[in-house]
Amino acid sequence: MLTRSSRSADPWLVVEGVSRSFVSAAETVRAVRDADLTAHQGEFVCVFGASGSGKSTLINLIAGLDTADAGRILVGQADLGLLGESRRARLRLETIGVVFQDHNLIEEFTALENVALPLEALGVGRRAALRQASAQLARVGLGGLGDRVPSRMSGGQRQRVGIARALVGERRVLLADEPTGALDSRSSRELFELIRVLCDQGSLAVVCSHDERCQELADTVYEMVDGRPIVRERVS
Ligand SMILES: Nc1ncnc2c1ncn2[C@@H]1O[C@H](COP(=O)(O)OP(=O)(O)OP(=O)(O)O)[C@@H](O)[C@H]1O
Repeated sequence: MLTRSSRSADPWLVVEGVSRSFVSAAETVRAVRDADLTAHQGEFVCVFGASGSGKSTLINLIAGLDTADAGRILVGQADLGLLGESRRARLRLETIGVVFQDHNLIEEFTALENVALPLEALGVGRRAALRQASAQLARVGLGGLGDRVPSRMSGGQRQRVGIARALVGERRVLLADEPTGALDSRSSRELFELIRVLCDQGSLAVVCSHDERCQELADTVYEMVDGRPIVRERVS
């Protein structure tokens, strides 16, 4: 387990001078402008900011779901700007997991099958994938619920399945865009506490949220202001 003081010196995530504009006939929206952000293994980063300030765009860029117009994004050894779409998709299976407000689980699959999916997509055999998925579900506190389909779980439990699916395998980076937007305050608090524990165990999380609990538990808090993340708080 990593302690906050024993983190490696080299950042695992580097966002450097990144910009992304959306151009239409009517207007150009500079959603992210000259953004800098770094985070280390084991770090919990919370990003808050006004609606439209660019939080989701930034998360999509770090996830490789969108590409920057300028600047660099490094995740581990990978420079996202140098990767094509299929290699970025592979990076999401191997290194980066993403969770959105809507859990995006497959309703016909059990929790266990949902969590095993990324491993099977990587070519891991079904039995081994289910075994790893089971361990991951236990890690997020859902050890006994692997056989349930999402419709028979609470909102908080579904988001935990989403987090288990995002981190299964060797993935170290968790990106979450308003993961508690559909949850009550108690489930929200428990979800942020889970993310804190996962970071203490070595994951790196970047979480966009307005929830104060996210800011309280994070190591570093950024406010997104007109497309730029500004550091508001950092635990040394
Ligand atoms: N695909 C797109 N095409 C055009 N404009 C976009 C697109 N995606 C985002 N934008 C614009 O970019 C700006 C930033 O949007 P973004 O969704 O990143 O903000 P946000 O901080 O996540 O907002 P919210 O908290 O409301 O989700 C907004 O003005 C938005 O309208």
